[in-house]
Amino acid sequence: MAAKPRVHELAKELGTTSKELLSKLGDMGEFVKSASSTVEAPVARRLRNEYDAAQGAPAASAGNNESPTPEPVKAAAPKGPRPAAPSPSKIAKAKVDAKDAKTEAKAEAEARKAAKKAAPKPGVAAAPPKPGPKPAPVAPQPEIKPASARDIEVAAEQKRAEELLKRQQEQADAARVAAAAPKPGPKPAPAARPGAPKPGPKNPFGVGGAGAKPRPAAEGGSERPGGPRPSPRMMPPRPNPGMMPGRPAGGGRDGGGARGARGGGRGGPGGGGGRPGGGGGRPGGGGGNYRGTFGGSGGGAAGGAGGAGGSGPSTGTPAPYRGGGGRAGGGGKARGGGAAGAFGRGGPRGKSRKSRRQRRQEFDNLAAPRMQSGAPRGNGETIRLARGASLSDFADKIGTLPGTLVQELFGLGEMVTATQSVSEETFALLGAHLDWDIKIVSPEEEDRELLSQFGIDLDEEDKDTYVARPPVVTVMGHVDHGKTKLLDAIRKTNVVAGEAGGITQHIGAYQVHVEHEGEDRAITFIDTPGHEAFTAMRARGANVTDIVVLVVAADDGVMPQTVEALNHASAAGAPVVVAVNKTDLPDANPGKVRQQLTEYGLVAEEYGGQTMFVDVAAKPGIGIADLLEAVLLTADASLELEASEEGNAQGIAIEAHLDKGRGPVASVLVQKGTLRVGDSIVAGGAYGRVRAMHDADGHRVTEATPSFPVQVQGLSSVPMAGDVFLAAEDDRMVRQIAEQRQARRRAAQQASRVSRTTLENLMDKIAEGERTTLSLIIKGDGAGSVEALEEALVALEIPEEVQLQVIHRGVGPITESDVNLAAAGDGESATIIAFNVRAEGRVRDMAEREGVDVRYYTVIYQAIEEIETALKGMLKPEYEEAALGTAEIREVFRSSKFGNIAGVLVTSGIIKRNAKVRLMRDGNVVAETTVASLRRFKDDAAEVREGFEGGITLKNYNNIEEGDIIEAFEMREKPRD
Ligand SMILES: Nc1nc2c(ncn2[C@@H]2O[C@H](COP(=O)(O)OP(=O)(O)OP(=O)(O)O)[C@@H](O)[C@H]2O)c(=O)[nH]1
Repeated sequence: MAAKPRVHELAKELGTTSKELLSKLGDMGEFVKSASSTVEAPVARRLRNEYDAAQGAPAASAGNNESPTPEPVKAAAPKGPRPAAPSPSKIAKAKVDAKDAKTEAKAEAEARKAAKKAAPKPGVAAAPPKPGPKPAPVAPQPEIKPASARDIEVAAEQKRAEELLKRQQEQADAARVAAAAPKPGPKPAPAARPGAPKPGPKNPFGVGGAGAKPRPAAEGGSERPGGPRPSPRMMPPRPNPGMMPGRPAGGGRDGGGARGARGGGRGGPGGGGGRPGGGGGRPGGGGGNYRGTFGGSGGGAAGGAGGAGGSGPSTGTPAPYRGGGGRAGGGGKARGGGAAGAFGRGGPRGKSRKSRRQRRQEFDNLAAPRMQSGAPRGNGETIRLARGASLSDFADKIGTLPGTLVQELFGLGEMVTATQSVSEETFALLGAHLDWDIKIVSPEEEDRELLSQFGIDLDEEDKDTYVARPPVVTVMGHVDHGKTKLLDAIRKTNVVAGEAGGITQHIGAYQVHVEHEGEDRAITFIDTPGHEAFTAMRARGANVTDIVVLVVAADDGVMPQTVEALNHASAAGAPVVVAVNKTDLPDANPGKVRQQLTEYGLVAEEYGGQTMFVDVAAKPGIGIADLLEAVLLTADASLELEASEEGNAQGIAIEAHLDKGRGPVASVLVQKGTLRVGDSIVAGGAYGRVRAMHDADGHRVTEATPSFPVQVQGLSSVPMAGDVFLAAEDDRMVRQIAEQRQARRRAAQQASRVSRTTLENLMDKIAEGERTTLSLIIKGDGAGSVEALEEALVALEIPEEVQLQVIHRGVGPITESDVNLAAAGDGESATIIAFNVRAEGRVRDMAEREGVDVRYYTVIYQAIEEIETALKGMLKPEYEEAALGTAEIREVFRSSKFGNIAGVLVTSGIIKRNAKVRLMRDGNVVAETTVASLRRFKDDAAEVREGFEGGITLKNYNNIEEGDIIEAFEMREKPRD
């Protein structure tokens, strides 16, 4: 039957007469003129239901708004209406319907007037009698009334308004129009349903109302329930429907729709939890309408409650124009949200909100990086780490996995491996991040900590047992000013005549006895002159010197090394006694020396200062006694030299070597306690029991008290100068201490080597993108050869990616200074090129220790060639494609397990498993991948050669066809020229 049956048709269908039906319709409040008049489909359904009910059939209507049954709730199911409503095609249809309605409605005006009276909620039905786009097929149809004449008028006006608006919009900025230009008009209409205002379960759109479960908003729409919204002022200016002459610009076909442009907008917030109606709209066309509709649904719930609200919710500003000056009230307002949406008010706002929130989130994330590694926080707790410690060491101390710390550092922008030595700054950064107070301790501090684990406290003081100890003196001064001579002269003064058995030995220090103020006083001299040994010891934390004797040749005066020595003495805080030497020479000018040194803060006593100057002549041995007296006076005046002779001995190893006959021997200077033969001692990483002790005169001694230097036999290995030695209770303890010290030393060495680079590992480093500069130090046997080598190297044609840098050049053997310079680079040591010169002994060991690469050459071209090769090795390898073979796909086998298998015939060359391949079809490359599997009959094959058949599957590519050509190739490293 037609959608709108005529009365007589309906009467026939229901088995009644037209007259009866007309009367029935009258009872129902539907006034229909004659038997040939059409009846709206919903009315027809109601009629049928009435008749069915009369015949005892259950009421089937789902659209009865009056029904207290839950059916309306069903009708309200949001899923139904929503997708249907916004469809632009339906909207278009609605427009057409509106036109049709114009004529039809005229004919039925009277009936509609009556219907208006009967229906409690008129007005909404601006929609034509056929509410085509009605979202819910089971919506409360009884309320859909034929449009009144006025409604039709409104719709027509609406249409005109829409067209005008459209024209205006088209003239507006094209981009903005494209983005936001609404297609106003009757779009809200789809949402226009008479039942809308009904809240609660009967409200088919009640989902948006108070207490309703929030549902996903239409995109760009009001996804956030309630709450303040961004101001529409953020929106670009838009064509204003209010500009329409005397008409609301709202796009609804009915007045409700027009009104709703404002009212519905309000409805949202009014609906408490409902999404703002208008806000939901996105400008432009059907989309806006779509959202508007949903906005409207949100507002719909509020329509009753909050419909009276003022401004559009999403704007917060009076929006008469948006609402088109629409009247408040009624469900129409709710729907008006759609109109607002249609005018593009809501959409961008929604976007804006979302965007702002996202931005906020992003900002929050930036501001507070989250701890995800699981690294524990320290709450300010102090962790002590040795210099050069790795993340692994730190992880051990805080009980976590090194990986967590690697991750943390990565987050802080530093790439460090777990075992790599970490700089103090990096530890500080990590510590601050994880709230650990990381203290980097010096090796000496670390050693103290180690010893404390064994209950040994190097700083323990028992002042009750203190006795005076001899001062320890170091002689320093400029080259050739007579240091050695002076030390010899001093020593000679002390040779006790007639003492048998003694052979003067250089054990690194000796002690002399002098009579001072009636007392026998001892003075210990370190007999390695010069400040190198002094500073080397100090650098190791061994500060053994109490007083410095500064030797200045009276004929030469203050020289650079004099000043240097002075500075070292000051740095060590040691008082200075100046020995003005060579006063026997005719051109000696001791006064000048005194004068010169005042410039450096050393003012002689005779000039009112505090420094003792003694004129000596070392060679002939003049003034030595005065010098010794001056040393003692200075010691007594400035220092309190006391130490306990009780307890286990502690001190410093000042010299050690491997003696052919006696094994490792070490000269030690006892600083406190008494060292005895038979004691278990540990010196650095060496340990053992004191087998024998000798003094500097070669006498065997059984014990050594503070400041008494002795040479010790019985150690397991040779300690280093400056190593702390100590005697302990038993062999086991000293062995353990020594072993731990050895382990730490190895770790420290390893740490210092980790990042050192040699020519050999340059390539690896380059491959990892770590290194692009090769730094060189060139040392040669002559200025000419060094120059020639440097020139040749600089002239090397090397690619731009790498650089050659000569950081130092010089003549002579490799020195410690060269090694230091080479190692000084932060993590990247320079390579030392030694041309006809060598690094000897200590320097070689140092280079080894520091991981500095020293390359020896005797022929210049060989050096150049090797360096050139190394530089080329620094280049990233270049690859070129090399064809392997081709195969033609003869057949395609489909396998559920392997996918499509190409049955091929190798037409040229060879196809290898894992080879790269290009799949060609009609001369075009359709895929580039690799051979995933290769078979000969049923067996896997490594390769299939020309003329043979095989089965091939391609990695990640299944779309093979018969006739395709598989071209196999491989990438080969291209040799550089
Ligand atoms: N006339 C004279 N010559 C001296 C005196 N003291 C040292 N010399 C000479 O100066 C030269 C250098 O003496 P050294 O004792 O070797 O000087 P040094 O400071 O130890 O030298 P380096 O070990 O090279 O730093 C020697 O030839 C000594 O003989 C002195 O008091 N009078």
